[in-house]
Amino acid sequence: MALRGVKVVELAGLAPGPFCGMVLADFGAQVVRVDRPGAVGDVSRLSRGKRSLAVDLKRPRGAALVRRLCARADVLLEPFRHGVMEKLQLGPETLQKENPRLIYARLSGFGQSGRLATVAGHDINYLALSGVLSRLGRSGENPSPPLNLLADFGGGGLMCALGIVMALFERTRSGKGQVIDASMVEGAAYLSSFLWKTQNLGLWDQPRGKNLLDGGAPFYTTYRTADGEFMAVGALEPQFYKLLVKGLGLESENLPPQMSVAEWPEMRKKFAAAFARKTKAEWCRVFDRTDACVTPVLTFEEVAHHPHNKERGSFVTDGEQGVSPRPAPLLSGTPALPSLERDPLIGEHTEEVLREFGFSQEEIDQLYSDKVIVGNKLRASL
Ligand SMILES: C[C@H](CCC[C@@H](C)[C@H]1CC[C@H]2[C@@H]3[C@H](O)C[C@@H]4C[C@H](O)CC[C@]4(C)[C@H]3C[C@H](O)[C@]12C)C(=O)SCCNC(=O)CCNC(=O)[C@H](O)C(C)(C)COP(=O)(O)OP(=O)(O)OC[C@H]1O[C@@H](n2cnc3c(N)ncnc32)[C@H](O)[C@@H]1OP(=O)(O)O
Repeated sequence: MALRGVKVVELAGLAPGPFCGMVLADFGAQVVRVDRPGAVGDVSRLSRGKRSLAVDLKRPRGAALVRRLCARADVLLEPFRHGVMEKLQLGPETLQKENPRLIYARLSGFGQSGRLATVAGHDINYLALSGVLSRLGRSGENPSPPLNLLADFGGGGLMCALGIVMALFERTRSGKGQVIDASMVEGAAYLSSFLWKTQNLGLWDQPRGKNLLDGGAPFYTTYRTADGEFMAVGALEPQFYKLLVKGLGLESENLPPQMSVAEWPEMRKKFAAAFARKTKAEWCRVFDRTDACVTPVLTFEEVAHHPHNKERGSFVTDGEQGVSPRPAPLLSGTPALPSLERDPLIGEHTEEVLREFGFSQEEIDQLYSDKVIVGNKLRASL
């Protein structure tokens, strides 16, 4: 796999850090997650392919243990607000002094500097500060976030993974690690570059929810079908739009010109009435493999059974029969091989990892008895 041999130490966090670590693990990195002793379980549910080591970082010997891991690691991934790592004596200067090759990835909401660097927040706050949230939502309604996908996962976890891979690549030339300051506000903003760069193209001149790509256009939106399901329409180009009209059984002469914004409400009504005449399955048959850019809105229950997704094996079933997306993109020579094993229990690999990083049994026993580390004996009985 592409990241074979890369050792990552991930400090446990909420959604974006765990996702970043899972992407690295899916593509072959050895990811060790540092959990809090006493944590009830992994709230992220993004632990595929990771091992868990439970260490109390508030104890000086716990922090020293992580320093020792980082002396041999390629990447440290930390998901806290600015200042937390420094308080633990685990700041970048300290760790990179011991290991100049270490890539120190800091995934936070507001970044490592600026007046909000130490303030709590979540996806919606970062998205709001990036400007992107102001553009999302239906016409006449308040801005509305698309789940916590954009800041947490797109602008956060994924952007941070990209930073890590770029730093690993650069290290092959310089031999040196770097500090990655991955701010979710900036990641989400960067992800929205197209919106910024197309400001003068007239794409966004209407109020929120009334533009070409934000649900305003009747040929770029969703419609309810006769059985209460939904179809998605993305027929932007004139040649594809023509096929949409034909598939719906409508006549172009009875419709306003495609780009007549003022007449979009009238066009939408006609499209909605047409879509309401057939079920989702019937529309799928009408538009199957045409260039009309019409697809069913699939539920999570349906998605893995769709013939196209089945043919490509786009979803995987793990050892516990849970279905989830197969890692993307596909690399022809070194594709990701996601682990199909169950997620690790908190502290399940404490001893195994410490031994691997050069700790003696005597040291491990001492750390146990001083309550610096916690194992998980459940594994033996599973
Ligand atoms: C929208 C998303 C958030 C989604 C979260 C959901 C996935 C979950 C939220 C609630 C969960 C549900 C709930 O818990 C109830 C059920 C529980 C059940 O078990 C499961 C089902 C539940 C329904 C459960 C389901 C889900 O899990 C939930 C719905 C996001 O936006 S995530 C992005 C958040 N932002 C960031 O990541 C940006 C950077 N980070 C931060 O700004 C802060 O970390 C953050 C997120 C604001 C949290 O602040 P907090 O004060 O808590 O932490 P920090 O200041 O960062 O400091 C951490 C302190 O902890 C110490 N520490 C860390 N590791 C250790 C260790 N190993 N040992 C000892 N101590 C440790 C560290 O030293 C810090 O201590 P200090 O505070 O003293 O400095």
